[in-house]
Amino acid sequence: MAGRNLAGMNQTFAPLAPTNAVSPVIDRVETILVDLPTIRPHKLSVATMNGQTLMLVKLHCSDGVVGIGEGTTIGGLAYGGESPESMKLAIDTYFAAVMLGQDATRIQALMARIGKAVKENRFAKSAVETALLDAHGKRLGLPVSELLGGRRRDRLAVAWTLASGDTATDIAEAERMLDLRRHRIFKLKIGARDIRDDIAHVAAIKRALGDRAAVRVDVNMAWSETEAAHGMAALADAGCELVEQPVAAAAGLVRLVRRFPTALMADESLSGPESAFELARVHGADVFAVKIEQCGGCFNALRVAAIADAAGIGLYGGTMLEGAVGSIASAHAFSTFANLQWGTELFGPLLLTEEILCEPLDYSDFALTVPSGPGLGIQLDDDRVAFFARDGLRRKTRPAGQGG
Ligand SMILES: O=C(O)C[C@H]1C=CC(=O)O1
Ligand SMILES: [Mn+2]
Repeated sequence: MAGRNLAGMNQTFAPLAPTNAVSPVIDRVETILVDLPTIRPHKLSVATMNGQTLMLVKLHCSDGVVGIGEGTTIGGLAYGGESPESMKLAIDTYFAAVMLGQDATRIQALMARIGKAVKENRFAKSAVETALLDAHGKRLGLPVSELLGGRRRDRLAVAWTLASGDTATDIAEAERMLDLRRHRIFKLKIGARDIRDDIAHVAAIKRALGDRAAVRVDVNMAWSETEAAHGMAALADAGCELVEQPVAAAAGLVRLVRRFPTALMADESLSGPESAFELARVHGADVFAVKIEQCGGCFNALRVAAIADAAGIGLYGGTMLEGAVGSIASAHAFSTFANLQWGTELFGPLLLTEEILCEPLDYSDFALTVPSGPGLGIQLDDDRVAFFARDGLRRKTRPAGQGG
């Protein structure tokens, strides 16, 4: 070994070669918008979705490894400040400029470098960080969960969202999911209609499903605090076990929490470790819905989970209705959580009509299997991605007169 003094005295060591002299670097950053239809209209208080756009990132590294990541939003700009198009623009223009030529193995250092050049843009950061993790996992032969500290579970309970907008349709859909043994936790999207209609809708679904399934609701901030106080009492009577983000303001959550025998979950109020810390400090929630995109990536999601654990707040693995790439990145992160008391809702790929993986994900026995191969452990079907890409073959082969 260079410079080693075998007598053990006056030891001097040659300086280590700088890592970037030997480490693979980022050669190319590629982004693709992929438009996929949903299996039915998905109705939230903020938007009705008939399709989902996946913003896929491919990081091409100098060692030949390609990492993939994904960003999605809900209803374009209806849910937050980023859209798939804005993510693509930010990555192509601003992220790429500070990533090209950088050491692809120093993920946290590179994310910090990006953080200096790019403020906000948490969803885009999550997509890029996912791609770095996927690449490095492939390089090392390790699943992303192991790069995040090590998985504690291989299977994650997965809730399904009933959001057709019609009670009978939702009940039939829930029955089908129970028969398939795919889901037995149902989240109902409410808040778009009159509160009495919403309560009747939830009560009818819980009555139909009884003890065979858990029923929860997501109001997506649509209620005033007075409506929420009335609504949460009525929902508790109806057998609903959890209410997600009934009002927008964190101060409102603080005044509502623990007043009713139904758990209160924060979603939109959480945008990473700082907001999680503040919400924990003011006792604003019983449960945190952790989403890797809202947090700005998997590492921040882990930090949010640690804050929840320290504060005695329960954890739930949330979704931004990602496709397979984002859902599996989330699954790797959630598999490492010390606590995951409320399961997950990583059903996004099942809401889409099209498969874009070579091997479909394993949803069975009410759970999703966290892949065990290197990186994310999934492989994109590049031909199908190219076909469904915004400027791809599907558009080019569509007969004249069929827009959209
Ligand atoms: O939680 C949200 O607000 C977003 C998302 C999760 C499930 C679903 O249907 O929408
Ligand atoms: Mn929500």
